[in-house]
Amino acid sequence: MNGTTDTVPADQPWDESHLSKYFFHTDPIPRLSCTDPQALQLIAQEKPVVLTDTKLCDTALKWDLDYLAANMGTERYMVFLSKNHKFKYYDEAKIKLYKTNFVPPTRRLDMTFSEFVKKLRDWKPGDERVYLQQGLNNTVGQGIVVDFLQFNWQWLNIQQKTNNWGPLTSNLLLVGMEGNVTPVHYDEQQNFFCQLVGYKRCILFAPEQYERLYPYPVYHPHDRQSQVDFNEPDLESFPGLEGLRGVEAVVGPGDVLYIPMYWWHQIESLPCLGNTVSVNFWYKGGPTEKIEYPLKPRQKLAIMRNVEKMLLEALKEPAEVGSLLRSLVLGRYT
Ligand SMILES: O=C(O)C(=O)C[C@H](CCCc1ccccc1)C(=O)O
Ligand SMILES: [Zn+2]
Repeated sequence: MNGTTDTVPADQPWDESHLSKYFFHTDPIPRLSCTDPQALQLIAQEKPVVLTDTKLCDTALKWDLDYLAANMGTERYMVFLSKNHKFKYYDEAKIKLYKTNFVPPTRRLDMTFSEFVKKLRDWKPGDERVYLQQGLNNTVGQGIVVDFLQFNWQWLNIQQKTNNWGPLTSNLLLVGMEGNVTPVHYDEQQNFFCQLVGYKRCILFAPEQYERLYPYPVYHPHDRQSQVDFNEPDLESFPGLEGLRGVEAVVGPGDVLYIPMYWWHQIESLPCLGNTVSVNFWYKGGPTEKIEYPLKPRQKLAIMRNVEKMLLEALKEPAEVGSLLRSLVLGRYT
């Protein structure tokens, strides 16, 4: 019983067979019109919502592979390759800091969009999967710029202002193969996630589920990612998984999912429904309004991150951070 299968809208090309069965329960993420006051209230409360009629990126609904190949220019773009369906993000900068040997789960190859399309179209079982993940910048072609400038910036700016968000930091263009999975992680930014081509299953968990998703240490290359493999949950190592509960939705062309800052999310390009194209809008969280108690879960998460960073800075030795924290709490803070 999943949050998505109960409400499979009849007019969708997907059904339950496109959704992997996981060990946790989910409830549906509300799908509302952006003119519905309840939708705006959910954004204000930092809760996920699928907005169905923002017209945010309507000029990009035509961004299929041929259009992108014709308009993305001749620059090289960031493409990740994986031997399996998972594309677990890692921070390259943290690899050298991280003493023990880190084996990146994917490799990064920069290539032109046309080379990427060729790899995608020539793909056969056994080949590495590919996922283009590139920040939109001034290297893209004129056609993309024209489409981009015609996004519904007025609506975006209203949301940014009303919710006291900080500046827009980036737009990530995502072009993936059917079946690609971005494993569960959180980002430290507010996110309007726009689905342009194909269908993506988005499974989200609230920040308070932190104790159930066991993030890597902050200094680890997989900082902000969960240590848990949803395909093989290790309940011995991660007993908190027992009570894990999420929300989910499948987004299609024209849908915009609000992924609140610090909310965990796993994004899956539905199998057998073709490649997917998405673009996200990442915003800084904005100035911390006056502190109110009790603190919000995301504020506690930010505090925990700062404690880890400070201890690493003080101890210099990652291995000592854990033992110092254990000495601090064992038998004292029960
Ligand atoms: O928009 C988001 O936040 C997503 O997670 C979308 C996700 C790809 C994100 C890749 C990534 C993860 C962490 C840091 C930098 C890049 C997808 O759609 O597959
Ligand atoms: Zn993310």
